[in-house]
Amino acid sequence: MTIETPGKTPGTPAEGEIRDEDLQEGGLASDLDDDWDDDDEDEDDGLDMLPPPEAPASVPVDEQKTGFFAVIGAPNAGKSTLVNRLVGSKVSIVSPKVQTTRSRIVGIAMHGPAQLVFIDTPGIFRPKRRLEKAMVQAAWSGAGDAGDGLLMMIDAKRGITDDVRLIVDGLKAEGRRAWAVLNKVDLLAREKLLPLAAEVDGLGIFDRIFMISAENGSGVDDLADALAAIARKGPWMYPEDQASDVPLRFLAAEIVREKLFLSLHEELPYALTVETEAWTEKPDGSARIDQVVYVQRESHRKIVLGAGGRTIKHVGSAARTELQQILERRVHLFLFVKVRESWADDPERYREMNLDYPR
Ligand SMILES: Nc1nc2c(ncn2[C@@H]2O[C@H](COP(=O)(O)OP(=O)(O)OP(=O)(O)O)[C@@H](O)[C@H]2O)c(=O)[nH]1
Repeated sequence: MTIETPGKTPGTPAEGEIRDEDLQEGGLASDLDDDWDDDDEDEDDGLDMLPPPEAPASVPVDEQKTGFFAVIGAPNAGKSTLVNRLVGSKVSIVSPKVQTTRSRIVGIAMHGPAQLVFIDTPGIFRPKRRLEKAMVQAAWSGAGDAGDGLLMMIDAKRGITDDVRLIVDGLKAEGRRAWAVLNKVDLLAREKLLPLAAEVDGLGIFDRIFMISAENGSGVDDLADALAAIARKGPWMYPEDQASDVPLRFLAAEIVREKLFLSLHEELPYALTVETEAWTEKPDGSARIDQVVYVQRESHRKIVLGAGGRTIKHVGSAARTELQQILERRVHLFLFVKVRESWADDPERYREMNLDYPR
């Protein structure tokens, strides 16, 4: 077992439907162009994938390497933060709340001649509700697909929690080994790191232990170097112009969900889902994105809208700004909030979330 320390000190319109712009004065609808109904619109787009932050250097096929790794861990360990940092752009949403990631998401990082493919997974815990079961199932299935290695992230501040033990027991039962990635070392006094690493080593399934801060990047390059070193010789598995396996229309819904997670409290973020219903390419190069936020109760809908539509307006505006940065063009975002009491028991919603429906 090797312990790797970071180089640096870790230092309505009607019937229950409301469009957010209807709640705004001169809101999003007003920045639509006059040619809104132009026939040239492409009405079924958003299926493209996110491009990488920069074009990878071209590498002859016989020098290319590929590694397929899954990132697993308890909720909130920092898995998505790490995958985003490795990829160099946001492929997976992040929030301070647990269980933000709901399905497995592939992030593709280029590291010299190596294409490192990461499967970001939902946090693993003891699920109770159907959606939770689907998420945990997706996480274990992602772990099963890690052809070249498994990274288990552990929040160094929290240490070895019940969820960490649950995952370790699950891996042991399958006879699997992993690399441990102790994250958030920026939050921990240096003298506590080595005892924690020894404790993690004592769990008996880790070949290497890394200490990183996914947030500030410390130790992440060393981890990427180590992964690139064990990547297999062979042609890259994804096109060079792709940073993720999720279509942009899915990413767009995720970004709205992230803003809802950041704006809403307690249980409400867990009681909603967001879907992109339509994606229209405008002749002027902008995109119109229509999304539905499904909530379970009328009282939830009121909270999501906020007084005078303030909450949904804030969410829409933050999401639109980020989408414009990602897409590098103007975005018109239309959010509808609908009550669907039983969306969490509807197989169609699971398909949209890219999750298998647990029976
Ligand atoms: N201080 C600090 N915070 C971090 C670090 N990495 C992640 N975080 C924060 O931890 C929280 C959870 O991060 P995520 O990346 O969403 O964690 P996750 O493991 O994907 O969470 P789930 O979706 O619950 O599975 C966010 O508020 C991050 O900003 C880190 O290295 N240091």
